[in-house]
Amino acid sequence: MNESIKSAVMERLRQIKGPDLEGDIVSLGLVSDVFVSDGRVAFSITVPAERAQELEPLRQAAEKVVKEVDGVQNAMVALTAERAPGAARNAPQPAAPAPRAQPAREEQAPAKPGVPGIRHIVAVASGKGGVGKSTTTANLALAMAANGLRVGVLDADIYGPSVPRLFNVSGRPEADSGRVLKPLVGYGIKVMSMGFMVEEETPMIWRGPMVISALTQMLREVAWGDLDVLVVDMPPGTGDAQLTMAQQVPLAGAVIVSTPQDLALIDARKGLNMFKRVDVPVLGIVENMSYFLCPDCGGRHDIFGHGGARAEAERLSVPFLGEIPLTMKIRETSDAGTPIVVSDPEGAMAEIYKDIATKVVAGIQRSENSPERGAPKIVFD
Ligand SMILES: Nc1ncnc2c1ncn2[C@@H]1O[C@H](COP(=O)(O)OP(=O)(O)OP(=O)(O)O)[C@@H](O)[C@H]1O
Repeated sequence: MNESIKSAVMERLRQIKGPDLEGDIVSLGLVSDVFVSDGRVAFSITVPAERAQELEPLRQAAEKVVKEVDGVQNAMVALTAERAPGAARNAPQPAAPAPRAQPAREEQAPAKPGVPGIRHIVAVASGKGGVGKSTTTANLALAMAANGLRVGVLDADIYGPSVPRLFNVSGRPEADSGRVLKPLVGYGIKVMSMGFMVEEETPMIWRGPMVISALTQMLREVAWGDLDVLVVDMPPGTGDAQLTMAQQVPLAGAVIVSTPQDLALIDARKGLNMFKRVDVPVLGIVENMSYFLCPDCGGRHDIFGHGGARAEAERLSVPFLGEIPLTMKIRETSDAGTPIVVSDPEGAMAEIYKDIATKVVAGIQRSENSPERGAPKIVFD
C-alpha cells in the first residue's frame, strides 16, 4: 500500500515544474525520499537557499497535488536548502566562535518574514538533552508574563515535546476559521506544541521531515493574536535540524541553557556557534542546576562545580543571564504541570526567573538597537 502511494505521489509530482519553470521537480532530482505512513506523506524539495521564500508557491503546489492522491490524508512538504558543493556542514566546530565571516552559501538564511502580531520571537536552546531547557522555557515565559508582557510558547521540540505537560494543557487545537488553529491556553499563556501536531506513536524517522512544515504552520497558521514575545522551545542539539529551524524562524535572539558540567558547556558552545552562523544574536547563557539547594538544611552545595557557565559566558563575551539551583521544588512543580513561577510566584525561585526574563527582554532591545541590526527601537508597554 505504502509503495503504491509512494509511486502515485512521485507520478503526481511530475506535474510540478522546477524552480525555473523548466523540467519537473522529479526529473530534476529535487525530491527527497518520500516517507509514507498511515496515509501521511512527507518529503522535501531541494531549492537554492536564497530562493526559498520566492518558491513557497512551488511547495504549496506540491502539497496540493499530493493530497489529491488516493489514500493520502495529509502531506507535509518542506523546502530544504541546496548544499554548496564540497560544503562541510558537519565539520567540527572550533571551540570559540569564529569572527563573523561572510556565511557560506548553504548557510545564507533566506529572508525570514516576521509573523504579524508577534513582536519578538526568542529561541531557548541547549546543546544536549535533559539540561532543563523546557523547564526554563516555561518558567521564563511565565516570568515574562508576570513582568507584564503578552507571551506565547511554541514547543518545537519534536523529539520530546514537554510544554503541554508543563502548562497542563492537552487535546487538539481547534480550527478558528479556515486553516487557522486556536492555540491552547495555560496560565494565561498561549501554547502550541509539536505534541499537538504529531501523534505520539509517530516514528522518529518521520519527525525530521515533518518538522519544518509543522513549525511553519504553527508560526503562521495559529491565531496567536498580539504578543510581545513568543518563546520557542527548540529541540536539543546543534545538528542540521536545529540549524534549519533557526534559519526558518525570524528569531530576535536565542537563550542557551546549560548545566555546569564541562560536557554540557562544550555542547552549549556549539549552540552559540550555531546561532552565530545564522546571524541570530545570542541573548545569553542560563546555568541550570547550578547548585543544589538542600531541602533539609536549606544549605547550598556546589556539587557540579558551579560557575562554569558564567566563566564561559565571559570568555565568549555573551551575557550571563543567571543561575537556577537544582531543587526538588522546581522538579516537582514542573512535573506536576504547575511550574514554580505560577505555584510560588513570590518565592525566591520565581524571582530568579523574573530577573532572567528582564535580562532577556533588555537583550532583545539591545540587539534591536545595535547598528548591526539597524532595527527601530521597540517599547514594551
Ligand atoms: N533547576 C532544576 N531543579 C530540579 N529539577 C530540574 C531543574 N530543571 C529541570 N529539572 C528537571 O529535569 C528534568 C529534565 O528537564 P526538562 O524536561 O526541562 O529538560 P530538557 O532539557 O527540556 O529535556 P529534553 O531534552 O528531554 O527536552 C525534568 O524532570 C525537570 O523537572
